[in-house]
Amino acid sequence: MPQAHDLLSRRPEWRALAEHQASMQQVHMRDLFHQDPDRFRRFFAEAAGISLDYSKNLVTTDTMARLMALARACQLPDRIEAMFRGEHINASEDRPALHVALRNMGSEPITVAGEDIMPEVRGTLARMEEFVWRVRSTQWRGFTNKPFTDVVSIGIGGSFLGPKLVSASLKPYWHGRLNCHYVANIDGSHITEVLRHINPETTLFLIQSKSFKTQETLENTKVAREWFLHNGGNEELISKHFVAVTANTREAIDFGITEENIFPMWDWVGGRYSLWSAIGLPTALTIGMENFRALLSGAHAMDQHFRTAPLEDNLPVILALLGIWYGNFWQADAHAILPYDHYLRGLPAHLQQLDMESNGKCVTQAGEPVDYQTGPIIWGGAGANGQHAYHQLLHQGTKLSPADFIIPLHTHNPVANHHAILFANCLSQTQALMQGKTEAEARAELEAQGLPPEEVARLAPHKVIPGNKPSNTLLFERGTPRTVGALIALYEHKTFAQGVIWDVDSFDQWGVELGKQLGKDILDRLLSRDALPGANDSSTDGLIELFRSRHHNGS
Ligand SMILES: O=P(O)(O)OC[C@H]1O[C@H](O)[C@H](O)[C@@H](O)[C@@H]1O
Repeated sequence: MPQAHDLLSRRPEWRALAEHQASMQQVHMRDLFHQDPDRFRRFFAEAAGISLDYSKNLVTTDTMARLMALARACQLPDRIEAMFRGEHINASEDRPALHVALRNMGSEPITVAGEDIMPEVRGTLARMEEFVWRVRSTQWRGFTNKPFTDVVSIGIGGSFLGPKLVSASLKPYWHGRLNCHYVANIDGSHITEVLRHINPETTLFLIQSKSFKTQETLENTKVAREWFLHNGGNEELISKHFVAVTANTREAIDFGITEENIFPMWDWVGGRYSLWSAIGLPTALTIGMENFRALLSGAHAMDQHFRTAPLEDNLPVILALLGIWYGNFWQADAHAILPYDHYLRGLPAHLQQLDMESNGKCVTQAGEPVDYQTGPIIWGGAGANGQHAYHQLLHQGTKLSPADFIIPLHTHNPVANHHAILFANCLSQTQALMQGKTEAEARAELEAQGLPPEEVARLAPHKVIPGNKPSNTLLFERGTPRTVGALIALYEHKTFAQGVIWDVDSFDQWGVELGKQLGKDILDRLLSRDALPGANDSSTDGLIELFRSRHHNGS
């Protein structure tokens, strides 16, 4: 067990940051910009086609230096290397976390338990390539010999959010004939709505589950299979229409999936980091393998940057440290992801799983309770829509939520002046958050409208905007497979770097398990005709009985 002084919060670098924060409390970003005309250039970094302006943060060069010192004290560079080398950085599950291997374009081997995994990674990509080609070129057809028109991915969590985000982000690259649908929830409405619009003769189902044990996915797959069998299909035809991606081949075969239709997954890839594996098949089918490989190459470029760039220029490290600065020293509980890009509107949902499942932890790697905050609440949505909804809280609320504004310089769809207007909205938000409106300015505005002094005095407090609210602006040329790959990898590495500093295991998710365990007993009780014993608490029992009274008494 580590000694208490090993805890992050006892480190001198931590205390140095706490002292520095006290000295920054009266500083306003407006003044920082006035004092330093070079501030934009000073707090700007670029890598793998992504540019980051972090000048609108509550930082000085001294702040950044202190944050970098903390990262070094936590041996961040060594931990980054450890990840790339395949060390068991997922300590509680005693595994490596090697999503970087899935997009490794280099020729060097990456070993797990003494074996180079790269031949299998490349072999799987080659298999995907062939499968994607066969479906897109109509060599592989449905049971009435018609080409496929719809791909339905059934999966949840990491086997859903990542591929769904990438498919939606790259819609301009979709194949003209193939539509892509995602079914995740164990809410009959989800699969019903999808099945309503598709034809069994021309639909390909992809069953996506690393474990092949996930209740939602298995139950939805049963429904899809029954629907197929009742609408012209039969058992022999299942192999034409059902393909699986899993690390649990045995279970998939037992479930009725033909062995040749199973693509592998590996226990060294976490679900929320798996979109780069065969779990990306729905994406690859819709955007084509060339574009899927470009996605991987964008992520690889970000990997190389994360591994080799000095901490001071390292995009994931800078984002990670800024998050620590606000979460641990400014009491920010939340972080907003605000893509000003219709195609990237699913990014907040994906990053919620990525970040909150990775760093929503309360003990260190060694099992000691932390006495500092760990992962933030991730939230957000597409801009400019959010400006007409929740941005009010960012501007004048009492909560601090730093925000990432993400926007392409070029749109795929030039319509009138839309993109310039969108861009202007994005910039005006970060500017407003930074500079706010002083009381003097609010008063002057009201006076200029000719209001009497008592009205000016009454309204001015409502019109004051404190400003000094931090934001990052992330830019890229256009939403291409490469930039989308780099952007997602950027956030993966940010999450990992924060986990290293907080000394938590960013690759396990034990908290998710408890609900699953309890759910089984509750389901037995809901379905039972007889009231089963098993009282835990009056709330759960009362609600179970309420459900049973509606379902078993004919009401
Ligand atoms: O891919 P599967 O094994 O079906 O898992 C799907 C998801 O379920 C779990 O509950 C985990 O919390 C997720 O990390 C995972 O991505």
